[in-house]
Amino acid sequence: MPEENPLKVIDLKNPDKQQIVDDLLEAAQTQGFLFIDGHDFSQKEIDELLGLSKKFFQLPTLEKAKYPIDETNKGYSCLRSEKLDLSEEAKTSGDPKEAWNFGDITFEDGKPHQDMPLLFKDPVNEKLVETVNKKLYHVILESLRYLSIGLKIEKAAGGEHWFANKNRPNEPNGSILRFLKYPSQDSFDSSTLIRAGAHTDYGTVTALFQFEGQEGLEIYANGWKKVPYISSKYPGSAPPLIVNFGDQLSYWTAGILKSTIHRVQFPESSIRDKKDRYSIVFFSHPEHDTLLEPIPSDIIRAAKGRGANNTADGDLLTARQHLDNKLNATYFRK
Ligand SMILES: O=C(O)CCC(=O)C(=O)O
Ligand SMILES: [Fe+2]
Repeated sequence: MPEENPLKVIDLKNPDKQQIVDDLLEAAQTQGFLFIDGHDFSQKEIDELLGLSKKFFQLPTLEKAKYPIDETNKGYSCLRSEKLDLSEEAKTSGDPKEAWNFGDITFEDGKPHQDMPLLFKDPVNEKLVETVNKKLYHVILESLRYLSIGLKIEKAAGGEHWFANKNRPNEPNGSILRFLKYPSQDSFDSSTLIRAGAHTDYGTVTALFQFEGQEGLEIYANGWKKVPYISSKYPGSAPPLIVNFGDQLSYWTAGILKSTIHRVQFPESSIRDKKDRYSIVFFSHPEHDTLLEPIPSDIIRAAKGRGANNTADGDLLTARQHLDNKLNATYFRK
């Protein structure tokens, strides 16, 4: 029996744009997660991207280790190097997964700017990554535009362009395209059941490709709920993107929009079949010096929840500062 789907599916091709606005705002205020269909990604393109990710992880360990993840979140992180769940009860070692992060991306051409293995410099692979980056940038800004209409952001402050103004394509930003591999384990061990510890995402919005037969994402919304794999209603199209809202949106909206806790836990079938799990994630972050200040809107002013985060001196945090704080904690840097 197919898994029940707890999330709304929003179709960007729906001609009723008001319905998109309403559905998006409702999902953002309740589960903080939704599916976005009607995007521009073909199944073929995403299959190729997954193929590229698998080729990367097959490179010799020593080759991957030449590009260790740096302080701006670009490069390779090996097994156990990142620990997403920072709670006291969580295990002390990092998560059993490895990852490659493309960063310092200019979105006009989709190019990441960093040291990388030859595999990623092959012109076909390079083009694929650039195309995907550009499409992700556009689909996220389109969704954020609908959200800004729903939030009634004041015209004088940018109105429906509020997010685009903070995500100019060629300005330095914290966005990352990430390939993830959660390797199968030879023995069943409860310490490796949770593959990515419970956490919220740090950026504005995250978009994720989860692959068929490789489920595992769970969200915390009145208990843990599994996010199933679903197909697109458009033939030939990649599956709907799983989209969730990050800490920045929660800070900007005094907590009205939810940065929902989630984790990855291997389903029984993957454990039994000793299958690796792959996923591809895009973390959208604005320009580095963007302040995490309340969004200018009466809806936000009326909210009573926790608002923008401050530094120890009481100054507003920038997007970059918030990202640095999180990376320092999750990569055991302090
Ligand atoms: O691999 C997944 O399905 C989710 C990963 C995730 O939540 C993250 O890297 O922030
Ligand atoms: Fe996440």
